Amino acid sequence: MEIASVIVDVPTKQTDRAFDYLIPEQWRGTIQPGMRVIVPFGPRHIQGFVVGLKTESEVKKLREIIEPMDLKPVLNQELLELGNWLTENTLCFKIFAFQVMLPAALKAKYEKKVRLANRRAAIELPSKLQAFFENDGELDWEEALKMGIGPMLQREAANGHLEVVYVVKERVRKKHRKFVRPTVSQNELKEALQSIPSKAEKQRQVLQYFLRHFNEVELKTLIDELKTSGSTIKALVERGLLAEFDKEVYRDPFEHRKFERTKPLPLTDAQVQAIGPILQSIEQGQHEVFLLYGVTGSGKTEIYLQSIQEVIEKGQEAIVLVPEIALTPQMVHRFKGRFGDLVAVLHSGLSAGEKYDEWRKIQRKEVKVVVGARSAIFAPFENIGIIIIDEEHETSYKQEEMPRYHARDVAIERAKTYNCPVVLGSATPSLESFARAQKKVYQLLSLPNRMNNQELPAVEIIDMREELRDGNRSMFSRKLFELLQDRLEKKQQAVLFLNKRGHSSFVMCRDCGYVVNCPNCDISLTYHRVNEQMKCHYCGYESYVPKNCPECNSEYIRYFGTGTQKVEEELGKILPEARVIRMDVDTTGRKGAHERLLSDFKDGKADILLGTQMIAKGLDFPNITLVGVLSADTMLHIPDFRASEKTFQLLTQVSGRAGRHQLPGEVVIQTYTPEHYSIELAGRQDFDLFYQREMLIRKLHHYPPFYYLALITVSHENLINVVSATEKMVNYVRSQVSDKAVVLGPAASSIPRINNRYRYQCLIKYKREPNLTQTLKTILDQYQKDTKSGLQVSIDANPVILM
Ligand SMILES: Nc1ncnc2c1ncn2[C@@H]1O[C@H](COP(=O)(O)OP(=O)(O)OP(=O)(O)O)[C@@H](O)[C@H]1O
Ligand SMILES: [Zn+2]
Ligand SMILES: [Zn+2]
Repeated sequence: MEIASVIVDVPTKQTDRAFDYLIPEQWRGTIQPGMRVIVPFGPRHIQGFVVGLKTESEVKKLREIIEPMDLKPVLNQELLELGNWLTENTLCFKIFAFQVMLPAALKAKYEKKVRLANRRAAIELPSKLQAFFENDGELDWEEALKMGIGPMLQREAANGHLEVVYVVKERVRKKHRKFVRPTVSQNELKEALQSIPSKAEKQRQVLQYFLRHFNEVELKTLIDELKTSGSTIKALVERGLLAEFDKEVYRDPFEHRKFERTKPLPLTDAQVQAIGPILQSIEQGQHEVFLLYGVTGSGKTEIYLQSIQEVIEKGQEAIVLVPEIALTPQMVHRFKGRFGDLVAVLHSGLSAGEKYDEWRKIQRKEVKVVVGARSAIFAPFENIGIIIIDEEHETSYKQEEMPRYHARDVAIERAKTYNCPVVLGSATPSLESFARAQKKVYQLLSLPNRMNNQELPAVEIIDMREELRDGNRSMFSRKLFELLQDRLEKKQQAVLFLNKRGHSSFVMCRDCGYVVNCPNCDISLTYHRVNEQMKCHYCGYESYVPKNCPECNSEYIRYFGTGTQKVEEELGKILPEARVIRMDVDTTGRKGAHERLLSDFKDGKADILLGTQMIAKGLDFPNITLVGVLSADTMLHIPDFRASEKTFQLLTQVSGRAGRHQLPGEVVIQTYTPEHYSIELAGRQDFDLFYQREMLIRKLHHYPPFYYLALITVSHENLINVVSATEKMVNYVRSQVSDKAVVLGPAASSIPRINNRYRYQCLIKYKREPNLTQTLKTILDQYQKDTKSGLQVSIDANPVILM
């Protein structure tokens, strides 16, 4: 087969299909579907994915593939099909569907280069330029611009003397290190040793070393161990006794860590009950989705571990997804501790190179288990035996850019292919999943109690309005302060949680109420204390805090809202003897910081752990007996129909950090709206009642899980254009769907302007609309083809955040 169908790296509507290319003679039989290739496209050389091979094409004059980028396919047949499924289900360009399945390192980067268009040009070029192109040299465009010869080059390109090419670059190289090995037999080494004069002591030592370890060894290790030098080794290489060679090594982020091996724990009765159906599904190779609903600290992780054990024994592989913020060393420990080197870890804290190496361990079948955040769902295993999604309710499993996929849907799709179970675990399942379990679409498995029937912590809800009325202006209620003192005396530990999501520190004038907004986006700037700057989290705009209010000239303009730093300062005042560890984006930025802070806390080097979302999950320390939530409401007021659900989930998760072992726990939740059902029921840790209440509200307002959603977002620099375009779409959608669907809009998005572009939306709520996908595709087709209008249209076929 001499023709390859290739999806090219040009994400536009017109190019969102396979193009045929001729496979040059020398690559025939080598180039396979799933490989990346470099192909000519217009004047450029770009990357593409081979999706199929054939012998004939309708196109008469085919261009040739320039070269393959891979020695073997990076996407197997299953993943290629999954790519098509993603394209269909999330309405994305095909190229995005393939790229998202690969580590970032394999995404191409293009470099613009200038080179001679023909032989003649070498002499005809102005002499000033000739030197740059001697010996068929290429000139990097960026460098040329820096040297100020850009316009000159442009002129010569127009003359036909120069041509501009795009060179595809891989982002990350494999990592190589120097190794040394003997090149002769052991006996010959012994003979050589005798012939080396005794004054060459260093050389003798090296040979003796190899007589002890007749094997290859890393050059650096050898030099360190024998305190010898590179020139000593060189001398032996020159004598033909040793050889130096490069060998690829993995960048292992856990290289210097020892993981203590753990053994499976004897399961409790409740665990035995819960794991039974999972093991059965594994044994029988039958696809099934389980919802493992177990309170915090009920032993869900042990069930994951023992299910994976079974899968490995069957010779199969396991994918475990955990939310990014829960991918703490503690979590990694539990998996590496049980399965050692069979585990690969993928998370955003790794460098691109490290991710690439972990990915290759999977591809080469050197590991059996991958533990990772959302994108690990695309791990290139070929014999999957189980897929586990821990904290399945987390919104971070949904990707908010193309392809807008939900890892849960991908998991189920892959598990169907491999006839294996999916286990969704949570103490606070999403309403969608719980409703599916109620309808028996998923099989419900429950762990209603904590390990050894340890009580869930007692929760007290404190009305902060009352504190204020009683004259307490501090951010700590009297109760919380009292309990913090008590824990200090008892030498027990406390966790203080500050919800930052949906709430940021903004700068406001105390006199007139003016809030400093981003000039490009309709959203307040976030105050960053470190450099006294304000920053827009949407467009990156930065500015200093004004001395006077731009509105009323008052000098009482300062930042509002509580940051972790402010809490830390306050703690220093009221509990000066307390040792505090603060965990937020500022203190965990550096590599390894997260881990170090947590292990310090674990080792009792602090009394109070103060932090944001990143401490809500996964902490399992025996000495934590108090959890304080400083402001429970902040997430209630974000414009999102899931605000209550998220608040309930977060409060339950945080509370679950207390009293997980022998010592009983207490929780204090401070709030300005104690009467809100999500706060009240989180206080009682009553998921079932919360579920019932919330379901009523969702039903009333036509929200999931009763209805599906689709969201069209339109943006343009001109307000009138956005509104009229959105209106047209709303009308078109209305004309295509049944009268059971609810089509809302045009309405301004909850952030009505980002980066000087106005944003409007159309929200569709529906139950069954076989026509809808086609309708949405038509809209995309229309607007993506018309690039001149300047309209940007994005469609989310399953929006999780309605921003
Ligand atoms: N069968 C068992 N025997 C003894 N101890 C167990 C057993 N199963 C789990 N544990 C221990 O109980 C504690 C809580 O279990 P685990 O962390 O797995 O719960 P979880 O449900 O995953 O909690 P969370 O959702 O809050 O993270 C852990 O310290 C774990 O080691
Ligand atoms: Zn003012
Ligand atoms: Zn902005």
